[in-house]
Amino acid sequence: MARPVRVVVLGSGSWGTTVAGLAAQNTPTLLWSRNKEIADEINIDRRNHRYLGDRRLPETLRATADINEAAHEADVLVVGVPSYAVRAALEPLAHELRAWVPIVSLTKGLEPGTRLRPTQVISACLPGHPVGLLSGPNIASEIADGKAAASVIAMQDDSVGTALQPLFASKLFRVYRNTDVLGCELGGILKNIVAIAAGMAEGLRVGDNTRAMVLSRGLAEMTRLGEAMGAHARTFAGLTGMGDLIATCTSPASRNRRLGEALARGLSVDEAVAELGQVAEGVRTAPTVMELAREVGVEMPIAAEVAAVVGGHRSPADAYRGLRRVTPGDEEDVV
Ligand SMILES: NC(=O)C1=CN([C@@H]2O[C@H](COP(=O)(O)OP(=O)(O)OC[C@H]3O[C@@H](n4cnc5c(N)ncnc54)[C@H](OP(=O)(O)O)[C@@H]3O)[C@@H](O)[C@H]2O)C=CC1
Ligand SMILES: O=C(CO)COP(=O)(O)O
Repeated sequence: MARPVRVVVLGSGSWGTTVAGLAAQNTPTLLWSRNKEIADEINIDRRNHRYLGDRRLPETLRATADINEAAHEADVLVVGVPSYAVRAALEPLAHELRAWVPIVSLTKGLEPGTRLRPTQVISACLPGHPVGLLSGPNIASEIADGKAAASVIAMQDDSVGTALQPLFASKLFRVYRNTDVLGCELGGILKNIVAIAAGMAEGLRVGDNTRAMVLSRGLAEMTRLGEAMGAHARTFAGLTGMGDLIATCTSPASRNRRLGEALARGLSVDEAVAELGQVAEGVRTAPTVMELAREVGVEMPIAAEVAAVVGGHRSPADAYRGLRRVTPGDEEDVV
């Protein structure tokens, strides 16, 4: 009998731990943490209190702080650290991982400095591996609570996607497939910026109509940049685009939205990040996305205002005043 596929997840934050818990219900799964106390807590108490509170993890999930053990165990590698940490987390694996191991990114941000997407950083660190991602409207705490959700495995090679699908799926967690890796990845990255704008809207009490305008015009900006970079426009209407945008902009549990609210309360960016205690990828991504947008000649007025706020150049109230100066064009003109 063939032995089961072994999944290794790098990163024991809220989403890495949650995805490891999903995989552990299907197949042997090892969660790597850089923090030995968290690995021990998962192995002994079946909890990761710092990131998931009292939620209980499956008995079958094992954790380790030993990166060599993680590298040697992996038949499938899942990368669940924030964008600024992907390269550092992967470097020790460069000569340890077997050549054919597929790599699945959970990361929704651009690498600071290089502007690379997580799948590009992964390919640079571990050349030759099939690389894709798992993305969708997936607020970790809700999924850890067992609430139903759907996600997408995006892999260029659909046969690899098909093989990965059942490793993460359950009755409560539907996993679709998509071969537009670029579009799926950009959706998850870009919606964080719009979620900061939505959080600011909440904090400033601008009203539901304004919030709806930010979501729908935010989606238009995301689609416009995605198409200019070579992604399919229709991907942005799916789970990884509009789906994730709705979840992140409307959920009080979203870190990006909470950060926007904190900024609207008058906190500085540093104070808001410290108050959060978890990653809000949109903070670093917004200015980097504006560099990309300028490079491909695409206008992104909402992202530009968010970049100005997180860069400390504009207050949230002024950013909303700035949006009023945008000249409306043809609504369907997304390119
Ligand atoms: N949470 C969610 O609902 C979702 C998150 N995502 C995305 O997943 C990614 C991870 O987010 P999430 O789990 O929420 O983040 P958290 O802030 O909850 O946790 C970050 C984790 O990364 C670890 N880490 C940070 N730097 C390094 C490093 N250099 N080497 C190894 N580990 C490191 C942290 O370790 P330590 O505890 O030691 O600091 C921590 O375990 C992000 O890109 C996010 O956008 C995607 C979908 C849902
Ligand atoms: O990506 C997410 C939900 O799909 C999580 O969003 P936050 O990082 O804003 O919490």
